[in-house]
Amino acid sequence: KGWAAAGLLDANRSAASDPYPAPREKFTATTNVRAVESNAEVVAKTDVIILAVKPQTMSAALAEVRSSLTDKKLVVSIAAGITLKQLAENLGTNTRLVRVMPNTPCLLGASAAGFAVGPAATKADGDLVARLFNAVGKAYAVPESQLDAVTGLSGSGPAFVYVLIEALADGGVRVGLPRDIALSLAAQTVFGSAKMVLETGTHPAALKDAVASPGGTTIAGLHALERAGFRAAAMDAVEAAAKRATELGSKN
Ligand SMILES: NC(=O)C1=CN([C@@H]2O[C@H](COP(=O)(O)OP(=O)(O)OC[C@H]3O[C@@H](n4cnc5c(N)ncnc54)[C@H](OP(=O)(O)O)[C@@H]3O)[C@@H](O)[C@H]2O)C=CC1
Ligand SMILES: O=C(O)[C@@H]1CCC=N1
Repeated sequence: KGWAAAGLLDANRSAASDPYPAPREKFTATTNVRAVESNAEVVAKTDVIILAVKPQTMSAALAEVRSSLTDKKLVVSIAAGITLKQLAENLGTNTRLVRVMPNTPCLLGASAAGFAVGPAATKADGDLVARLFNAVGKAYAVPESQLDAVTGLSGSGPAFVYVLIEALADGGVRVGLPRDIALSLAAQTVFGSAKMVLETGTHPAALKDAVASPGGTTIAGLHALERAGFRAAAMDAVEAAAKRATELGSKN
């Protein structure tokens, strides 16, 4: 959807697959790209193959595509935890592979992604993947050993931020705001604060200090956050998600 909005999907040269008709129809209605039942058909007709199934179903999907692969194809996996080595073991060591961890805001062109290029992939393959994922947000090349950490931070991170937005809105409702206004204020506050960090280049600690007047409202709220262990909870969330990514790789 993000690539379609960015004008990167040529309907004549792109295709997708899914086992069920309903998601295929929805995909085609959204992107104008053909969707078929057969993975092998997609692989035969395209040069860049995106593997976007759950880690638990990856080995079944790989078995379906392996025989259609040639050295003209680039294979990109976005599965959490599944390593380049595991992919190469299933698809052949000469397969040109790139592993990416994007996040759902790619749907709106605001993704944060990390990627690592496999040993048989070329520099042009890495450049293409960077171009694709920079077209729907920001993409950073990282060593593969850091991809589970990327998963814990930015892959899973949107869910952590949604919980924060929901909780801020609940706080607003608790102190008397209507629900719709509270939710808009909460989401816009997270959006604006992220924009401040990204566009001013100022450290978040300095931006926080600039909001907190001596003896004022913000420092009272910050004290409540610190007392509740907010920072440790956020760090623990990233660590737990990163560990789970590693686990998913080793079990699948
Ligand atoms: N969700 C997220 O925020 C992120 C997810 N990822 C990774 O993306 C991958 C997909 O996750 P997500 O989009 O959430 O999962 P979904 O379940 O939404 O999407 C996976 C799709 O693959 C289909 N599918 C299942 N088996 C096959 C198969 N053998 N061949 C073709 N299609 C198949 C499923 O069909 P059906 O459901 O009808 O069986 C489903 O439509 C995962 O590996 C995940 O780790 C990466 C970054 C962020
Ligand atoms: O929860 C998951 O497993 C996937 C991977 C990153 C975000 N969602």
